[in-house]
Formats: sequence, structure tokens, C-alpha cells
Amino acid sequence: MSYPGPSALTEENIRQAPKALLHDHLDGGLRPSTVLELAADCGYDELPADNPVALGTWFHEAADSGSLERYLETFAHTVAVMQTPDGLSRVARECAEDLAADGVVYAEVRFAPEQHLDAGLTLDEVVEHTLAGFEEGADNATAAGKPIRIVCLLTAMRHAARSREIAELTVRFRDRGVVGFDIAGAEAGYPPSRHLDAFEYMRTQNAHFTIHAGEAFGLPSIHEAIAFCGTDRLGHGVRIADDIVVGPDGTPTLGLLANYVRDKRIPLELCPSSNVQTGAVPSVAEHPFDLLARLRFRVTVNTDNRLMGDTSMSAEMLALVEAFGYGWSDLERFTINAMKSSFISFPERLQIIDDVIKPGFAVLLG
Ligand SMILES: O=c1[nH]cnc2c1ncn2[C@@H]1O[C@H](CO)[C@@H](O)[C@H]1O
Ligand SMILES: [Zn+2]
Repeated sequence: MSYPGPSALTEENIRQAPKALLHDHLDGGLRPSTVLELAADCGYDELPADNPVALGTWFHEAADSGSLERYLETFAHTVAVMQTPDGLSRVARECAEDLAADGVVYAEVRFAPEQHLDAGLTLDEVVEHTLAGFEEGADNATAAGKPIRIVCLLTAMRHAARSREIAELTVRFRDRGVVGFDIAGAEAGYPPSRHLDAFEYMRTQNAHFTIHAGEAFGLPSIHEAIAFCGTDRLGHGVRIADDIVVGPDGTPTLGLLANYVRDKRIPLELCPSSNVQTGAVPSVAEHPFDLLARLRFRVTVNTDNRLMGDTSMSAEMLALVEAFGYGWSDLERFTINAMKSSFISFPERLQIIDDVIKPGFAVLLG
């Protein structure tokens, strides 16, 4: 009897692999054609292009700025068309469909409800319409033979002052598909400790949260997120590599913070191509992903913003395969890392690992 052996590590085969995604922004993942159609519907006339190809290119190039602040400016156009019930639910439905078509079997998708109040919706209504869209998209994906479990994280903007309110909103929706809380936005000048009240509330409610930290700003931000705020995971956290010195013979020495992050198995939501776009790292090949993976940090692979990055989970994994020579067992390990770090219950995580991820990778491993 002969065995087929491992499948080739092509983008098409990676698309077949069951993948788990922890860090993806709803307002960073719209289809360009949807941005155009929703803009026409709601009378938004400030889009920088009038056809899907040119608009997609514009987002990608404008986000490729080398600066997080300029990268974030591009969100004005997506947020502008996500102000109505239809806009929100359509974007959420398509997000679920697109992720499922890419082979994502588990996704935590985040967005900031406070940015979607311009047309008069309440925070609760914003979340309700978004969750309805996710549910519809997941139903369509199941019908198309690509089931996905999609849940939501609510983000508070770190420059604003609504984090406690958003934390409470998260807890209010905890049984309806919202599994955690986050803060995002420009990092420099807005340390996580500005939002201690929100994090403390989450902890009193036994509720999960992650914090964008160690992306545009370095170790102090990571230290605050862990030591003062008590974060469960690090959004990016890539700058933890600043606390690792690799000697001339290749021997790594970890500082106290890097050791703590590794010892406590604090998950790193790494987003390779986004980090290149915002200038956090020069290229995927120079990304500390591999250093961190080899040192057995709890690394996970993420998209951050599929529209701005012109990317997908499969494309991020392929970029890592090309840069670092990973095989299927590495991709499976990163996927299981993500699933173990997710904010759904422990038995639900195990079920996806045992019934979906392991059998799916076994086929590819041959
Ligand atoms: O990589 C990032 N770092 C910090 N903030 C981000 C990143 N990507 C998106 N957002 C911010 O999060 C908001 C809610 O989804 C987006 O509107 C954007 O301003
Ligand atoms: Zn992000």
C-alpha cells in the first residue's frame, strides 16, 4: 500500500487547511466593490476611486505608508459606509463568507462600535446588526460546504474615552456572540493604562480581553498591557523581540519581560504583512515571527486588515512558508496555538482542534 505523502505547500492547498484567526478588523476587510456600492447607497462621495480594482489598489498603497497613523487614516472610508443597519450587516455577512471561502474555520472579528453611530444607531443596535450579519454569513458558508464559527470582539478606540462603556457593552452581549474586548488606534501617546477602568471591569466580570500593544510602540506598552492591565493576549506584541538579544553565535538571551510572556504562554497575535505596511518591521523575511516561533512563544498568524493588506489567512501563511520554510506541521502548530488562545470555552476549543483542525491537517500531511 502506498501513501500519498504531504500535499505541496501552495496557496491553493493552504486554502484547504482549516485555519483559526484571532486578529481581524471588520472595518479593515471590506470587499472594494462593497465599499463602492454602500457609498452610493448612503451618498458618501469622498471615495478616492470609482471602480473596485482602483479602489482596492488605493487602499493597499495608502496603507503601505510605513506609519501606523497614516495606515489608520484609510479607515475613514470604510467606517463611513458602515453606519446603517444594512451597511453593518452586509459587511459582517460578507466577512464571514470571505473568511470561510479562504478555509478559516474559526474567527474572532473585531470592530469599534463607537465609530458607527453617525446615522443615529445606538451602540447596542450597532452590535445587533453586525451579529445578525455574521450569523447570516455563517449560515451561507455552511450551505456552501465551508462551515465557520465566527464570533466578535468589541474594540474601544484608545484616543477616545468610551472604553468602560464598550467593556460593559461586551459583557452585555457575552451570550450572543461577543467573546471579548480590545483597544486599538494610534499607540504612541495613548498607553493602555489610560483604560484601566475598562480592563478592571472586564476582570471583575471574568471576561476576556486583548490589547493592541507592542506594534508601533515598544516594550513599555507591552509591559503596561500585561502588568497593569492584565491582558489575556497581545494584539501584535511583535516588539517583544526588542527584549531578546541574539549573540554572535546565534544564542538568544531573553530579558525578564520576554521570559515572562513566554513562561505565561501569553498569545501573540502576529500580523506579518500589516507590520511591514506600518513600518514595524522592514519585510516579512525580517519579521521576528520565526525567532519567536523557534523560541516556542505562543505565536499565532493573523491578517489584521485584509483590505488594506490585500491579504488573507492563506496569503499570510504562504508568505511565512516562503520566508521561513515552514511545513504543514508548523502551520498546524500555529493554528492550534490560535485555537488554544481563543476566547470561546475550553470544551469548544478542544472540539474544533480535535474534530476539525487535526483531521484537516492530517489529510494535507498525507
Ligand atoms: O493594526 C492596527 N493597530 C491599531 N489600530 C488598528 C489596527 N488596525 C485597525 N485599527 C483600528 O481599529 C479600529 C477598529 O477596527 C479601526 O477603525 C482602526 O482605526
Ligand atoms: Zn489590529
